[in-house]
Amino acid sequence: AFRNLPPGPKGLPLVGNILLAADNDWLASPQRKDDYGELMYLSVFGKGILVINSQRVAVDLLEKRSNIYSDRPRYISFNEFLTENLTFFLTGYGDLWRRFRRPAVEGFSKSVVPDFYPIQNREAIMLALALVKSPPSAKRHFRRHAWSIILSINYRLPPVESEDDPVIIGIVDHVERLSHEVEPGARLVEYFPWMRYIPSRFAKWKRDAQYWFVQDSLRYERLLSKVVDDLAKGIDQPSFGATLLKNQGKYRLSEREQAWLVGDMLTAGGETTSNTLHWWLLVLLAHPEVQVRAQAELDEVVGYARPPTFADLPSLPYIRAMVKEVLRWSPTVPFGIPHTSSADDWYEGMFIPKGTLILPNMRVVNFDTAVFGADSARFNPARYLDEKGQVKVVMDGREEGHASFGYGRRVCPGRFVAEGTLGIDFATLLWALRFERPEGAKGELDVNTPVHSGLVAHPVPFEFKAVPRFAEAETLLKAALDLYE
Ligand code: HEM
Repeated sequence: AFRNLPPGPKGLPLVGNILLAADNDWLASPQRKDDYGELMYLSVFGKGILVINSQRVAVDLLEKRSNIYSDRPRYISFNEFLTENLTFFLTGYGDLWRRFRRPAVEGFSKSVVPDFYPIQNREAIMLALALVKSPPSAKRHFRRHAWSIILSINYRLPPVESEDDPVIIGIVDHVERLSHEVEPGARLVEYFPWMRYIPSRFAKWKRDAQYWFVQDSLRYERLLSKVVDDLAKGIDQPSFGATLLKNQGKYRLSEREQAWLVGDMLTAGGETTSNTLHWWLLVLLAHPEVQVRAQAELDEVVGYARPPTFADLPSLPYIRAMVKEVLRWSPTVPFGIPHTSSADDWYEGMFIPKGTLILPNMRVVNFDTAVFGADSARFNPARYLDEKGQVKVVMDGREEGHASFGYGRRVCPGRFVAEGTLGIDFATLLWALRFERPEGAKGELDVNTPVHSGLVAHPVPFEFKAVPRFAEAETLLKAALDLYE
């Protein structure tokens, strides 16, 4: 039969980027949907890439046909040697993924995440105190904060004091190794698969990958052994590690698989969260009216006698709407984590070959004017509120109201914990502090230039100032922090 591929550009501006090798900003422009429609097909180095430009098609393929759209791209050096398939978010669709997925979903479900509120609440207060003291490096504060939260959630470790903590450095190195390994052109073996059989003493890439697999396994095994020791001593505080260890019979994971799964939830949950916070601060500075409205809500609901807690969030609809709006608006994970099709498929007369890399174009879907209106590119939390000021469902059948957590069987299992962190952070930071641009800051704030690195995109660095909103704010934060010591 005639194979009618979806439309797409012929020559492409090629830039070496993780997994896709095409210019990210060009791909993420709303113009692409006007040019090519809801499905856009590119061929890069002989590899087919389908970019999905609408919620309708993303749901049709990645959710309604999830049996053949839930795989991930496979790499020889990455999957076989560097990680032995143990990186949950990049592992193929099969038995191991299923054994990882169930505990991840259950361990971070809506009903379990309240166990982690005390950790998130304490960390929100620590973040507010840190931002008053040394504002210039927001990124460092956000990163320390996000890693510290997920380390406590996974292992019940005490808060890490600095972004330069050796545990964080080890994890960040690991994340960088992962993204480097899957960069197009990084490993010749991807183009000449027979090279996988070269003995490692003749192949440095293989030797290195095997070496790091052992090191990374040891790191995550060591971290989890702390929870093993705690449980042996009768210390049983809720953590993802403890959930796994206490349900070994149910989850059927080997010790090494357990250690990697907890490590994977760590690597998936750190930079995504801290980067979203960084975009939030930037867009907040660009929209002073949003800050004023959030603070009016906080003053009315929480008052000035104590910082907010999770118990306040149900009465803070504007803050909760802001969580949705930041996730919708921010370009943190602009193409999600790629899916791969595991069988030939036809969709509305178009052919999608087996093995096609599938990228949901998050910014295009999240800025769809048919769903979000003509002002879809504007940061405006109020779009998620109804006439009574309550949070409303904006996107059909999708409670979170945006595409940023991905789709189908691969949808982000960390989404409830991520929403909790963002909610309590926004409430606590805006209760205590007013964020401003410093006097004499030059030029316009640049909210439109994501700096891509691996699967995530960062804002260009910017300056800000955090000013306590009232005299007792700091004292009250410190007093509240003592409750968690
Ligand atoms: C703002 C924060 C976050 C954003 C924007 C985000 C976004 C995403 C996206 C787009 C995907 C891909 C879904 C797909 O393939 O369709 C994903 C997957 C995943 N996320 Fe998140 N995430 C966030 C926070 C977290 C946190 C805090 C954790 C861990 C606690 C986490 C763990 C994971 C894991 C393990 C996967 C892979 C699931 C699989 O392959 O089956 N994420 N996330």
